[in-house]
Amino acid sequence: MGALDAAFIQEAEQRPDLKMVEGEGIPMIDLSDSPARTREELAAEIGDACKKWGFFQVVNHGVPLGLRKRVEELVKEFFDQPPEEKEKVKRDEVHPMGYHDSEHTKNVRDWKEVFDFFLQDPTLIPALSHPEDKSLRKLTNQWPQSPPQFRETCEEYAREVENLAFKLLELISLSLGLPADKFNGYFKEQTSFLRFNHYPPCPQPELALGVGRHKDGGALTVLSQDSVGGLQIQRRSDGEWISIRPTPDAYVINLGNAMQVWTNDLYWSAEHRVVVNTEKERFSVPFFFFPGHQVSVKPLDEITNEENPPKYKEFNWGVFFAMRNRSDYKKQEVENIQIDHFKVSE
Ligand SMILES: O=C(O)CCC(=O)C(=O)O
Ligand SMILES: [Fe+2]
Repeated sequence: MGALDAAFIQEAEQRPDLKMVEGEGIPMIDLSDSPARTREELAAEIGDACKKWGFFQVVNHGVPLGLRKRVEELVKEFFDQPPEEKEKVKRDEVHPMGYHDSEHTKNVRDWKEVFDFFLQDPTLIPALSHPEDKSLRKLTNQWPQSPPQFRETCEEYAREVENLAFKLLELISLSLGLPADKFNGYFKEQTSFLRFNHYPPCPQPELALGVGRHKDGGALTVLSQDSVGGLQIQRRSDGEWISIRPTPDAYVINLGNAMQVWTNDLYWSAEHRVVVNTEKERFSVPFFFFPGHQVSVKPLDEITNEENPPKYKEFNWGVFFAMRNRSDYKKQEVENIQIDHFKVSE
């Protein structure tokens, strides 16, 4: 990536405030088993964070640190390769997973390059080749030959992060007063994927963003970030942008659109963005925990009632996923699909 091309320039009101001060931090939650605290008490702590912020960090999460470090090294090695090497696994209309450097969020180009892979290979999603099309597409991963051990290490890491995601899902379910496994069935044919983000130094960070403001789509995201910093979230209480300070070995957890809909807005999917800088490259590794294509997403019957009627209409996860992903490819004239499109009018 060279000097700042016009495609990267954000509208004036979206540009980041690079001198932003650190606000009150998001909660830090210790997941270790402790005799001083019941599972329900831990769940309640998580529930409070989900309501107030939709974001928190976790420590003592069970993901082996050595494995995480090996992945970080391999990711750097992968992106350090010449473009020709990375482009051997470039994503296209047939293979939406793999390497790409031209993602758009809200139609402005992000200052980053990425590598994606599905947790389940193949993963099924609606084909949507025409409006009545009910057929499914089988999507497969693409793996580079180099660096060596890339695929094996990434797959091993993905399984560990998936375990953490299920642990959190169960705690969230308990926090809602529901059985721990209430949500588990939705992930039988999950469309989850892991992403490696590389944000190179940017000549004009005041004009661009590493990732433009957005909400993640699924149930929750488990994010590993390095020590550079740049992730900012919008505070639910007043809409202020807050920087998330990197904490060594912790994971940043945030809720996605599906969880906000299931809980009928009780829990929050916060908007967030990534600010870049002129000096340091940054790496991050989000795991997007997404339901199966067949899952129908709507406010849970256990949560809604006459006083709290459903705020969203039911929608099919696979169609939502396929439509959002399709619009990543090129600058589109229409706005990307959002959960707000399913809001029940008041
Ligand atoms: O790099 C980060 O810290 C966050 C990236 C992100 O929000 C995303 O990939 O959805
Ligand atoms: Fe995100």
